Amino acid sequence: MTDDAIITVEDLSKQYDGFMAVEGVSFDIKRGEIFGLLGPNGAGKSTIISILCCLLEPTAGRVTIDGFDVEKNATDIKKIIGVVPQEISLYYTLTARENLAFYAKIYGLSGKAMKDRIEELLDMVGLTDRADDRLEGYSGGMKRRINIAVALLHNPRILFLDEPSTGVDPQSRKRIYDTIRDLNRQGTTVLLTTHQMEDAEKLCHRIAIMDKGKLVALDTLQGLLKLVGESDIIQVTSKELPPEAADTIQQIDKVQKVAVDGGSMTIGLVRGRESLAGIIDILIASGTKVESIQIKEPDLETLFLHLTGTRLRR
Ligand SMILES: Nc1ncnc2c1ncn2[C@@H]1O[C@H](COP(=O)(O)OP(=O)(O)OP(=O)(O)O)[C@@H](O)[C@H]1O
Repeated sequence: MTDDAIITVEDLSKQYDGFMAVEGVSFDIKRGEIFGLLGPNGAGKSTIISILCCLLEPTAGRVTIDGFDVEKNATDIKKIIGVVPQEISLYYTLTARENLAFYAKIYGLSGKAMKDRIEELLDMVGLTDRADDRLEGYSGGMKRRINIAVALLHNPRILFLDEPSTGVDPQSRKRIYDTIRDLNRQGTTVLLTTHQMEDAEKLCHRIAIMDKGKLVALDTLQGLLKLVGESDIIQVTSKELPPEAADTIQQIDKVQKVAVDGGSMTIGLVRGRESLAGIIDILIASGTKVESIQIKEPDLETLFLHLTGTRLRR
């Protein structure tokens, strides 16, 4: 554990009916950090968040949050964390203000303190002008913003967000990003899970990459991108991609990985431009009617392919 760690996860595993959903995962989250757990569906991100929120018991390992053990001190932990789950847990027939008041009372707020806190949070998530509308007329992104406000009612010093931008319109996404950054500037430590690279790239100070229950890399965005080195990605789209084309491309010297997903072929390779002509020749020879072909600069998607051999968006 480092001195400035607020969350420590040591050799954490979680097994469901014999299936290892999380296996030997260790990391620290620093006080005041925005930390991202990035990985495809099923990587084990929600399982880790559920353990950190004391909703699920680990099979093995140890987790502490601000010095409290998740298995022994759940009551203390719940006072200092706020949780924004993937599923929206709000009453759609009530207005935003009524929803917030409902949850505020559960947290023991009342009177002026409650009213002031609700107004402050509505302002923070940018929904003051819609606060007296019922949630049934809200977009998915607006509901998510109210869910964030609910998680913040008791002023937690740590905020967990499970997939904060999934199913969210671009305007709400920007607002959610702004809210997370504002909270962080005020000292809140943030842990978010995501399979959206944009979330990780725009928000996170450090990113842990997960795949199939294991941690495969952990660093700053810059540090992670260095791991890719000279690797590029060539993306080919076509209505039909003959398997033999992928097999032949895989034989090219500098090609590291080839993944075909529907009408899209992703090729991970070293110094992509040098092999581009050869790849086009193979595609033409196999009768592929190429709709587009693109070389992408290294990003988290490239890194993910580089580390795991599979695409992030499955
Ligand atoms: N209650 C459960 N019983 C059995 N298996 C489970 C249970 N919950 C999750 N799993 C399995 O554990 C693995 C990890 O799931 P988890 O939800 O933690 O992944 P994730 O990375 O958060 O993905 P998603 O974004 O889809 O939630 C998956 O294979 C999932 O099917």
